[in-house]
Amino acid sequence: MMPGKPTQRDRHDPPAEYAERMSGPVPDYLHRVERQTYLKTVAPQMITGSLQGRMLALLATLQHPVRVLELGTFTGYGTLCLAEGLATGGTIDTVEGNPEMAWLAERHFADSPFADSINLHVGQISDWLPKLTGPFDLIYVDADKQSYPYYFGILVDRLRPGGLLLADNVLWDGKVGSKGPDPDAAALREYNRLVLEDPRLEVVVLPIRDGLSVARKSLV
Ligand SMILES: C[S@@+](CC[C@H](N)C(=O)[O-])C[C@H]1O[C@@H](n2cnc3c(N)ncnc32)[C@H](O)[C@@H]1O
Repeated sequence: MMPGKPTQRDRHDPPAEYAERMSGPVPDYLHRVERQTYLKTVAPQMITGSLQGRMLALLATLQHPVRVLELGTFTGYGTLCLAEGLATGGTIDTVEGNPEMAWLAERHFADSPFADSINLHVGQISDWLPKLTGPFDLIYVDADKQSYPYYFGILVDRLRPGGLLLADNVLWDGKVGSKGPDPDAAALREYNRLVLEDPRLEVVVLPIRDGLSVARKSLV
């Protein structure tokens, strides 16, 4: 996402704001992550944020994963939401290409109860993916949008049967529905098609924030 790009979350949206206020509780350390992200980064709107964060935490709690993979850590908000649902001894591998964001995320993890459960890998996702072979119980994709179809081809095989594949921004400000020239929208449209047409997956696209795709891999 380009810095400064207005998102669903930046707009005045009373139902979404009400839904956010009525969802919780949000742990104190996440309020601190959000505040630090708005104080210290140039594109704070990239943060997962509280409504979607509560959704991630709830999905993770229901899934109770032992191994989680996140692509795109940013300042660690989503990572910490997913960590709430980890099974005892479970771990999260998360990949961030911007060292300054990784530095912030490390501090946010240290300020949470989950520092020992999170492995932060700094570098390009394409360099780390060969080393993160899984299998994973839950995967959250929240990185460069044009690579989503490529990530899908790799990640679906690394998801264990019954595992969840989550992807953020799949509505791309409503642009996925029209066949315009936006290359990010085109890639996200292709990602949504791949997920829907894969016989191993069942999927629902939730229209919260910029669109959250929730897909489950079948058990057989
Ligand atoms: C939308 S933000 C992630 C938000 C985060 N998941 C959260 O919960 O707040 C996307 C992040 O992915 C990182 N990123 C994008 N493409 C990447 C790539 N190819 N390799 C590594 N990191 C990447 C960016 O630096 C950015 O911090």
